[in-house]
Amino acid sequence: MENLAGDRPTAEPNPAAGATAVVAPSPSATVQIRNLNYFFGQGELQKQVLYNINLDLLPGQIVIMTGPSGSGKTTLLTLIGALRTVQDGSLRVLGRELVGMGRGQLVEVRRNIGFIFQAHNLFDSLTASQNVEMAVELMPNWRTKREQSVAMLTQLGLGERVDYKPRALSGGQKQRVAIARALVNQPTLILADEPTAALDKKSGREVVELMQRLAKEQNCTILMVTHDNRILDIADRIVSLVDGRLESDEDLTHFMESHDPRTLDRRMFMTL
Ligand SMILES: Nc1ncnc2c1ncn2[C@@H]1O[C@H](COP(=O)(O)OP(=O)(O)OP(=O)(O)O)[C@@H](O)[C@H]1O
Repeated sequence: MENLAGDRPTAEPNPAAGATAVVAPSPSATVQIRNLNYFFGQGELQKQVLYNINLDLLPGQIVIMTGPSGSGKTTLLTLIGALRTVQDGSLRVLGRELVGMGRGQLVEVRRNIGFIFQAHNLFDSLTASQNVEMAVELMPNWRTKREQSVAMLTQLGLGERVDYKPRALSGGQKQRVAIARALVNQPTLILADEPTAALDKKSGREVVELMQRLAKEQNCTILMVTHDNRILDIADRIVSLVDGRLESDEDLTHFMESHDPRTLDRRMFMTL
């Protein structure tokens, strides 16, 4: 593991205390965010969408990120995924500081992250196995790639469907192919944006339970953006973004206690 002993704690304004709080570095964190601000546009059209975010995601944790539409969830997810350039603050992912990185280095970081999006982005002309094989890295030959892909698809209950094309698969099955593709390289970080949005209740449940099982088996960190309150219980922690600010960061029990279930949908899950 990289030695972060040289990192200094970062000063963070703490409005509640009316003073400056110190956020200590967390050497073992998969993701460590300190004083992160993000802006879209430039000059007079510049608009700040993330304000002073501080957050650590630890190995093996499943963290759900909620918040009203437009609160900045996808922006934060894409920053962590090295899909955008970080402008201000510090963002360490898998031990590497993303601030100041060039495009090539960001691509390197991305290789170690599994992405699962709502639109599964499968190639229609390729079979389930070929879609997964495309993601397999550093394998000497196609036979090994095929074996790995089939093994992962089988783990996800698609052993009988490896040679089917996406149009012959259900929504839940397609999403499982996307999950197989994200997991096949055994990433230590998985970023998921609304992975259950297109699925019915049963398929959505199956998909997140599979993610949960594989996360625990592979000790990877999962950060999942969702408006789906049916899957909250798989989270170890729930963080809420409101107007670009981290409003709360709680374990599941505290989250359920502090949010009235009757108003939960309206406050935190506005698109339901
Ligand atoms: N490319 C862009 N250029 C300018 N503004 C943008 C861009 N992408 C997002 N925004 C703005 O940034 C803010 C945060 O958007 P973001 O998509 O991160 O929110 P979100 O919480 O993921 O919303 P949703 O739940 O609806 O997906 C919004 O006000 C949005 O309009």
